[in-house]
Amino acid sequence: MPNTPSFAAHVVFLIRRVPIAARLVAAFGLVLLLLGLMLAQALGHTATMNDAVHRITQGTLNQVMLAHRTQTAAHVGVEQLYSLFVLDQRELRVPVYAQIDQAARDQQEAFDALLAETGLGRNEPVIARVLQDRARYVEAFDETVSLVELDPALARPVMVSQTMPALRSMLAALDMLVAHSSRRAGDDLASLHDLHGQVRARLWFVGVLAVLVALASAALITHSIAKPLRSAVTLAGHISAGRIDTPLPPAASDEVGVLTQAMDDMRQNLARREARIAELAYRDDLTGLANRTLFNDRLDQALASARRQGNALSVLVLDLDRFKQVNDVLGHTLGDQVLKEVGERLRNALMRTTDTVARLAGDEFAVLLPTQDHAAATALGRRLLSVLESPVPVQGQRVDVSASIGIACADDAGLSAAQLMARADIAMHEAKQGNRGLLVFEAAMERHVEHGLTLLSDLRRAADQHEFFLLYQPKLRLSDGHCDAAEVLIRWRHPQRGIVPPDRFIPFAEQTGAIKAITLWVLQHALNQLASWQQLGWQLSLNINVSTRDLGQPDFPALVDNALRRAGVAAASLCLEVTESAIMDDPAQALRCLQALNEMGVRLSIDDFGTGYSSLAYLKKLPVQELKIDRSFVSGLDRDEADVTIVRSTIDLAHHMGLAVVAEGIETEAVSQRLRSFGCDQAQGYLYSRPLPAMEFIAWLKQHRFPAGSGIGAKPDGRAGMPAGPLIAA
Ligand SMILES: Nc1nc2c(ncn2[C@@H]2O[C@@H]3COP(=O)(O)O[C@H]4[C@@H](O)[C@H](n5cnc6c(=O)[nH]c(N)nc65)O[C@@H]4COP(=O)(O)O[C@H]3[C@H]2O)c(=O)[nH]1
Repeated sequence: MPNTPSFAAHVVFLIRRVPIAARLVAAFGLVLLLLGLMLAQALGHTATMNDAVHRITQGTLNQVMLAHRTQTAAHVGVEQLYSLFVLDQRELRVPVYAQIDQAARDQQEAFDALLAETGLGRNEPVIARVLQDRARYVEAFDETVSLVELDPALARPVMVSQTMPALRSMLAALDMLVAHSSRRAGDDLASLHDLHGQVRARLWFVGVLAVLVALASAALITHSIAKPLRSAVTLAGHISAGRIDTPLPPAASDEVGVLTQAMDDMRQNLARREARIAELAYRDDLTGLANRTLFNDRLDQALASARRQGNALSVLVLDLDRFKQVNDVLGHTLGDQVLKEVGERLRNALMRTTDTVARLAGDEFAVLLPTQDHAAATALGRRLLSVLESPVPVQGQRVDVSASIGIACADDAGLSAAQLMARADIAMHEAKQGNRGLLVFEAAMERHVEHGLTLLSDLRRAADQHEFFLLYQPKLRLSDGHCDAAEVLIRWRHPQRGIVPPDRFIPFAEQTGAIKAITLWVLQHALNQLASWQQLGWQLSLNINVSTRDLGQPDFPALVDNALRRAGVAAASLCLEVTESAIMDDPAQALRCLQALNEMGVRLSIDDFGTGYSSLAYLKKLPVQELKIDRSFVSGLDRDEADVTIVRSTIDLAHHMGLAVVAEGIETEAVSQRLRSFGCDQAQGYLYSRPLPAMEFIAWLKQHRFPAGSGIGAKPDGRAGMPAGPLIAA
């Protein structure tokens, strides 16, 4: 059955096309019109009834009075006529004739008025009878009057036999006329009563009609207003509850319709704004890719669906290599263009529309493959690496970009989105550190990181808890064994793990950025220690290790300067050891930093030389004064000719460049001898001393002879501070 709208619904639909104000005016107008009509009818009818009743009663009364006057005049005339019989002298009768004439005129006048009052024609039987009887009476009366003058004896019988019967007949006819008129008045009143009934029925009809119209109007108007109002309230409820995507059915053109339409416009505006906000909230402004929020959202959904359907799911985390340098060299604007181009290439490299590529932050991107395993993810990862192989053209320059990718697959059903991302992140960092390009997560990587995470939180509180302490390893002049310097080496007294060597936490601190705080702590404590030694007359200098992260801080020279000032130590008493790799990580920034430190007067040393990829030719450009040959070359000097060659040529070249050479890790006298024979300037190693706590270091110093003129010959208190004998045979 087709759903045809009912008549009422049709009426309501039509009514709703009319404005509410017009509807109300029309309804009230109609009801008022009906009530007015009713009132006018009632008033008109009352007036008509009044007139009619008044006319009928007045007419009837007049007729009775006029009939009575006619009759009275007739009686008066008859009485005068009788008086003529008793007056025998003519002179006495003359005035009576005048009175008889007067009575006759009165009678005629009243009679004419009576006839006029009845309104009946002369042919009406009752009128004809009255006229006829009166004519007979007038004739008999006149004849009697005439006979009285001629012969009273003849007049009497006429009087008795004609005049008096005619009088009675006329009086009776007049009574009949009055009775007739009374009946007519009764009839008129009866018809008036009928009319009144009809009018009353009409008034009832109009009254009931008015009430019905009022009720119908009220019902229709209420319905036509209440229903759309309810829709408007529902719509407002939807809007306030945030359900703004349901379109409104067509609204009427009345005021509520206009209100509802305005609310629907508001809903649409809100929906548009919400979509825009979602766009802003879920899109990365720079690349137009999904941002971290949207990526996480999709990852949550994909994980839930993967759990339900048991399918595979993979995420790739991609981080550009050395992007910081691109930014530093080209500036942020061009750096942004590179990121845009990278985003575009990644987007184009995706094969499926269900895959999502996002920029998580800076130069970090991620790809979600909601239905693919690690084999597909690895294939995609390789494709991503290959699309980044061709240089990115930026304003006439060609920028080489490369990336490291970590892949994690949700093969473990209980894995959360955060855990999955952390796995991909770990794999990416492993790939980056090992320069591997792309790695799929393995459990072994996580164990390493878990250890690292607890270590990180422990590291953060280590300085506050006074868990760090410093050791000092003497640096000796190889030619005469003189010691006027030491390397500062940190140790961590962990409450559970015991003494943690720096190899176990410094690389991690460098990765996490915690190294900056550690370096500052070392600088402050070591320089304070140095200051107190110098105040005691020990003219020493200290070597302190700094890392890549330290050099990456533009304000690092200022921090060093601040530490020197606070401790009251001359910059020349400080030598900062920087590894090759720390310099090569960001050569431009490292150079800026080293130059600033050099200008301050701080000495600089290249640590672990030989383990990195830098050449002496490159190091020549750096403002360094010292080069430390890594112990891996030094320790083999007594047995490995290759090491001998390397160390010897390094010493020669370094000297050629004006650098002092320090050999570290000397454990045997043979090695010491060889180094001395190669002309190495300084030495450091267990052969002379292990790294020592401050007190023991001073004690060690006191036990060893200082050559004359070193400034340490006499302690400020005047006591001799010389060690028992020379450490190194000259
Ligand atoms: N086998 C052997 N080893 C010897 C010998 N002589 C010295 N060593 C060790 O060699 C390392 C020399 O320090 P490094 O090369 O700068 O290498 C340092 C340095 O890179 C880093 N480090 C230590 N303290 C700090 C610090 O305060 N800040 C920073 N950034 N790094 C530090 O940790 C590394 C390891 O430090 P340590 O464990 O103290 O290890 C020290 C020292 O104890 C020897 O004859 N034989």
